[in-house]
Amino acid sequence: MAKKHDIAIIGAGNLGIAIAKGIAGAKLAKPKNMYLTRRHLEKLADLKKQKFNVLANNIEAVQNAEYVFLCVQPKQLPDVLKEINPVLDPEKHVLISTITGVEIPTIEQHLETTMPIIRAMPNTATAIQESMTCMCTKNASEDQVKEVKTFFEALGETLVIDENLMKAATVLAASGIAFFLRYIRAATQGGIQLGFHAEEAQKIAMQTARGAASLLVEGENHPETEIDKVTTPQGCTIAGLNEMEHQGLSSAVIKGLMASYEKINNITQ
Ligand SMILES: NC(=O)C1=CN([C@@H]2O[C@H](COP(=O)(O)OP(=O)(O)OC[C@H]3O[C@@H](n4cnc5c(N)ncnc54)[C@H](O)[C@@H]3O)[C@@H](O)[C@H]2O)C=CC1
Ligand SMILES: O=C(O)[C@@H]1CCC=N1
Repeated sequence: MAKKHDIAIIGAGNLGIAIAKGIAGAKLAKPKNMYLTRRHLEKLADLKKQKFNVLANNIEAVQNAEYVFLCVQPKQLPDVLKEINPVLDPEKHVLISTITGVEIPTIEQHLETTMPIIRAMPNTATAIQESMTCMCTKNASEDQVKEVKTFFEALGETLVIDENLMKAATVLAASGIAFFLRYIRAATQGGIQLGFHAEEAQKIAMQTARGAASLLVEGENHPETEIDKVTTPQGCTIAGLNEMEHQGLSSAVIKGLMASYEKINNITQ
C-alpha cells in the first residue's frame, strides 16, 4: 500500500497469523499498527511480545483500523459481522474477506451498510511473502483494489479474478500448499526407504520441489518440456514416472482437487 495503514485481523488463527507476520515482514505496517483478535489470547503471546496489539475485542480492533481482514472460520462469520456492524464505516474501512466459500452478496446480507468488500484468497506462505493470492471485488473502487493488490504483491504473487473462480482458487492455491507439502512428505518417506536419513531426504525433496517450480517460473515453460529434459531414454525417470501414472498420480491429484472443490459447497453447513 502506498501509505502505511492500520490493520485489523479479526480471527488471528493459522491464516490470520500468517498474514500478520507477512505484513510485518514486508514492512507494510508496523506490529503496533496491527490489531489481532481471537478467542484464546494466550496463543498470541509471542506476537504480543513482538508488539502486535493482541485483543479479544473485535469492535476495538475495527475502530482502530482502516483495513479489516476477516479471517475466522466460515461458520463463525455471521456472528462476527453482527458484532462489528455498528462500527463499520464505508468512508473509513475496507473489508477484506479471506473466508472460504462465502460470496460477497452473502457478506453484504449480514451488513447494515454498503461497504467496499474485497475477497482475497491467500495461503499460509504469506508469512514468508511467498503467497499466491487471488482477489475479487464487487463494489470496491479501482483505487481500493489497486491498494489491496499492491499490498498482496508484497506478500507474493497476485491475480484479480471473477468471483465465480474463487472456489477454484481456494483449492488450487490455498489448499494447494497442503497438497504440495504432502508430496514433499511422501518423497521424503521414499528417500528414507532408499537410504537417506530423514533430514537429508527432506532437504533433498524440498530443494528439488523449489527447483522444479523455479524452472517453470523463470523459464516460462510447460511442465512437460522440463520433464522431457529429465527423462533419459530407457532411464530410471521414465520408469518411475510411468509407474506413478499407472498408480494414478495425475488422476489422484485431479480427483483430490475436485473433492476439495465439492466440499466448499457445503462447508458452512
Ligand atoms: N488456513 C489456511 O491456509 C487458509 C484459510 N482460509 C480461510 O481463513 C479462515 C480462517 O482459517 P484458519 O486460519 O485455518 O482457521 P483457524 O481456526 O486457525 O482461525 C480462526 C480464528 O478465529 C478465531 N475466532 C473465532 N471466533 C472469533 C470471534 N468471534 N472473534 C475473533 N476471533 C474469533 C479463532 O479463535 C481462531 O483463532 C477460514 O475462513 C478459511 O477458510 C483461507 C485461505 C487459507
Ligand atoms: O481447509 C480449508 O477449508 C481452508 C481453506 C483453504 C485452506 N484452508
